[in-house]
Amino acid sequence: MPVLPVHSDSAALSVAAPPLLQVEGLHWRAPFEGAPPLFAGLGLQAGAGVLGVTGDEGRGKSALLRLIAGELRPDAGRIRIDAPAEALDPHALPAGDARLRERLFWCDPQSDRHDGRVARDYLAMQRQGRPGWSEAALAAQLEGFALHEHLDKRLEMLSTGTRRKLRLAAALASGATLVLLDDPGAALDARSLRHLAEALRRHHEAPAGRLIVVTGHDDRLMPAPAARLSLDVAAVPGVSAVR
Ligand SMILES: Nc1ncnc2c1ncn2[C@@H]1O[C@H](COP(=O)(O)OP(=O)(O)OP(=O)(O)O)[C@@H](O)[C@H]1O
Repeated sequence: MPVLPVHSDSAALSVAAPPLLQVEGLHWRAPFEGAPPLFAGLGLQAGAGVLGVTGDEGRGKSALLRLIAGELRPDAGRIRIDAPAEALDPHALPAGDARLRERLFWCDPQSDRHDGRVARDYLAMQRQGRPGWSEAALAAQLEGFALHEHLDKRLEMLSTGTRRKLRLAAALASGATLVLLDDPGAALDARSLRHLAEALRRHHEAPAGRLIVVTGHDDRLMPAPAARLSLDVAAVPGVSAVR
C-alpha cells in the first residue's frame, strides 16, 4: 500500500482496488481561540492492510481518528467507509448506528465508558452486532496479551496497560472493515508489544478485506514506510494512500 504525500488537492493516484477508507478535502481546526488549522484539504484513500499514521506530538493523529470515527465533526470535507452495498458516512449516521458498529471499531485509549464492566462482559458486549467477530482471533489475542487471568475482573480494577490490551483484543477480533487504533503501543509491556507487532504484520500480509489504521511513534508497530502517512509534511493540503 504505497502512501504518497502530495502537495496539491488535485493530485490523485490510480487506485488499484476500491478503497475501504476515503477522506476528501478534510478541513478541521481545534475549537479554541487561535488554534491553527490541523487539516486543510487532507485527502486519503486506503485499501485493506495496515495504514500507519505518524507525526510529531500535536500534529493531529488522534484528531484524525476521531474525525474518521465520527466523534469530531469536520469543518469541511467528506469521510467514507466502504461497505459492500454502500459507502457509510460516519457523520451522516446516528451514534451507535448498527451498520457503522458492524464496520467500524474505534479503539479509544482515553475512553472510560466501560470501566464498570467485568472484562468478560465487556468482550461479550463488543461482540454484539458484529457478524465478522472471530472467536478464534479473540482466543489468539487473549493468549498473546496474557489476558485470561483478568477476565473476571472489572475494567476499573485493571492496570492501564491491561485495559488497553483488552480493548486491542476486542478490536483485533471484531472483524470490522475499519479498525482505528490510537497509539496502541502506549503502556504495553514488551511481550504484548511483540504480540501486537506480529498481529499487525500478519494482518498486513493477509488483510482479508479489512483495514487497520495505527497511529503513534513506535516503529515496531508501523507497516513499511510505503504504507505510512506522515502528518509532519508542512501544511500538506492533500495526501493520498492507495493499496
Ligand atoms: N477531541 C478534541 N477536541 C478538541 N480539540 C482536540 C481534540 N482532540 C485533539 N484536539 C486538539 O487537536 C490538536 C492535535 O491533538 P492530537 O491529540 O490529535 O495530536 P497527536 O498528533 O495525536 O499528538 P500526540 O502524539 O501527542 O498524541 C491539539 O491542539 C489538541 O488540543
